[in-house]
Amino acid sequence: MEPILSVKNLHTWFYMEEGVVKAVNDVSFDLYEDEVVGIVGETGSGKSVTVKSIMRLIHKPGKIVSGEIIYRGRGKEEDILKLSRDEMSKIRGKEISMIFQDPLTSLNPLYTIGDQLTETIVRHQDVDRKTAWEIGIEMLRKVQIPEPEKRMFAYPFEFSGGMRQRAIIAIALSCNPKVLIADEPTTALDVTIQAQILELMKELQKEFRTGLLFITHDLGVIASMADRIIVMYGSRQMEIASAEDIFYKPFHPYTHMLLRAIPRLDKKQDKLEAIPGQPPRMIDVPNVCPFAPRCPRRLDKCSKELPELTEIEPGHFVRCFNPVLDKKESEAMKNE
Ligand SMILES: Nc1ncnc2c1ncn2[C@@H]1O[C@H](COP(=O)(O)OP(=O)(O)OP(=O)(O)O)[C@@H](O)[C@H]1O
Repeated sequence: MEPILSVKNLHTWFYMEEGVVKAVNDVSFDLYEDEVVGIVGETGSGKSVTVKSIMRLIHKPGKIVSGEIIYRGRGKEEDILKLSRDEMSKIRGKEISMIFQDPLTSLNPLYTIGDQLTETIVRHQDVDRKTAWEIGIEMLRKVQIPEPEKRMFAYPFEFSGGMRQRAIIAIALSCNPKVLIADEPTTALDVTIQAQILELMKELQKEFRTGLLFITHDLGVIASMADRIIVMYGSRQMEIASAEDIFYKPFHPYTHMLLRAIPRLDKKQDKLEAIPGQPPRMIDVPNVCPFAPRCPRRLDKCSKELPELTEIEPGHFVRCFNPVLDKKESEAMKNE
């Protein structure tokens, strides 16, 4: 089976007065129908710019410098980057939907939830407003909003944060998109609500058989959701593997560090381990390993050359000159 979405050698840069911010460099990955892919990394690693590029939401001074984004959901291969604005607006929200971190910015405060749901449905589906309203009620029911018939008349401010995020999910899924992109969808919510929303997203993703691209800075959040995980650092992909391999057989020293930053129940921790050092400034970055300045396993050449993303085991890629391949060493690093 072919992937529903293939990102190939994507480069997205911002042309600032101070220099060029190379936010995304040479990013490539596939997303299959019904698959959940997590993109994980610290702030500034290029996660949001990657998915905004897929949605063609990069504006000046930003530019998609090169690459291809192949979408196969409409019975043919289309390069999203080559589509006209008109064609793109048929894909955005219908074929590929996106949920942002802050539900307030994605909802219009002046319109009821019902109006916003029906607006999306009418825009993309061949139905009248009455039918769209009925579909809207069904969608609110699916995201487990109680008394959906009544809630259609509510304004966003009348909903709690968790309810707003449920409404956003309802809007995003109302046209049955083949790809759903979620950028830190639960970060603004408290922990219990976060867990409920994640559970809901997981159920709906299975029911709708949507390919889900899920962005987070917290590996723990996608532990139970992702089939595959992409670890990003300093605009580049550092490791790509099945979620199982990322958690149990991580090769990249940076992935090890991210894992140590997840709270653990089996280990007494006074405080969570912070990753030492600062994320790199992305202006005029040289072509060397971006993680080298913070890496405990750094070799001389790491600050001189950029390692290739290499497939070390089938489906398990790593960009590192000194990966943690030895099992004992790996265990020791985990328990440090
Ligand atoms: N509109 C913009 N103008 C200039 N630089 C930008 C712009 N948007 C993003 N960048 C830069 O691109 C780089 C990658 O940003 P991006 O938002 O993709 O990071 P991220 O991994 O999603 O982090 P976060 O979790 O904070 O959203 C950063 O260095 C950021 O400063």
